[in-house]
Amino acid sequence: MTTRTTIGAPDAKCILAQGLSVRVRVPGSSANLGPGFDCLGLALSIYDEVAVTVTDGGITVAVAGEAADQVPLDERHLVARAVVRGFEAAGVAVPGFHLETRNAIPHSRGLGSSAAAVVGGLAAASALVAADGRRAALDAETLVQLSSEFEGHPDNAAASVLGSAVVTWSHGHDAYYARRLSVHPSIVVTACVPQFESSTEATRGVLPDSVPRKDAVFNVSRAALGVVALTADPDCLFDATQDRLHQDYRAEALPDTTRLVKALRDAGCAATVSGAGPSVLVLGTAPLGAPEVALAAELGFTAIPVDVAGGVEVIS
Ligand SMILES: Nc1ncnc2c1ncn2[C@@H]1O[C@H](COP(=O)(O)OP(=O)(O)OP(=O)(O)O)[C@@H](O)[C@H]1O
Ligand SMILES: N[C@@H](CCO)C(=O)O
Repeated sequence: MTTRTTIGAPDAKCILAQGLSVRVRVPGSSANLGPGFDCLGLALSIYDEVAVTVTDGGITVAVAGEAADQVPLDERHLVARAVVRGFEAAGVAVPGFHLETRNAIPHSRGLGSSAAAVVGGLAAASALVAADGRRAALDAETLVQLSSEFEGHPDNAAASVLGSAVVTWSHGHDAYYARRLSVHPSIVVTACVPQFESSTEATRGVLPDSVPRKDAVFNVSRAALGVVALTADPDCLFDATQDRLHQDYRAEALPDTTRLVKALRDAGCAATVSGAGPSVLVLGTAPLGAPEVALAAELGFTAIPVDVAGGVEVIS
């Protein structure tokens, strides 16, 4: 007798039915916002879509859009791994599933593509559980926790889950928390995106284990001010986006990004490295001016106006 294997929670009593299908939309994000290394994030209106259908066996994957030819089309695919983790966490299993992703978030540009991929997979698994109705879907706290475990830091992941701006923190190395902020309606966001890539793992590797106390104090003040600037007083955005904790250490690995941040800040714009780079995020109360857009273009960056996005959502 052959034993049929399932995918998801071991020995699950709840097996989702073949044909059950969902589609979710998940935003990219910018982390750090200058001083808030690993603890501030902002969801951006650049979206990936993830569709999952329960099948009679195996994991199949189809990808369209960004980096479609650079990701594995099997169970190693990051979104597929997150779907499986979501089933495990919800205590369900499936005979198999087909995953389709439509990607608009560029990979390895500091716009939270990996976090969005993981949040999309977890949220799709959760939506299938909700559609089945026999087990509880994953709540937002659980989505933040599980997606941050994949990432190793919660700032991008929480922004993709909750939307808007987020403050995140952790206890030890493996318990992650987040709260959503209401972003001041006058804030305008521009992402300056280059063609070249940079790996987050690589640019985390260049950071020192300790920093001078005066730099720590500097960053604590700026990150706290960041919450004020984002929610209540956007006039403080320029000071609130200063950083001494990570950007200077990453400058050598990100020369053009560093040049653009400096040039924009010299022009009075609240520019920061987006996440671990190489994109640049600009926060303000007016769209980026033509001279600054031209400045970005000269260095090989495309300035894209973006909105502050809501969190991951089920669209069908
Ligand atoms: N939609 C996706 N599908 C499959 N794999 C993905 C997807 N998005 C990202 N990845 C994986 O994550 C890697 C990029 O992750 P990385 O953390 O270096 O950059 P990022 O998430 O785009 O930027 P940052 O974390 O600085 O905002 C890709 O090379 C790919 O392996
Ligand atoms: N806080 C993370 C974000 C990566 O997107 C870092 O700067 O490494």
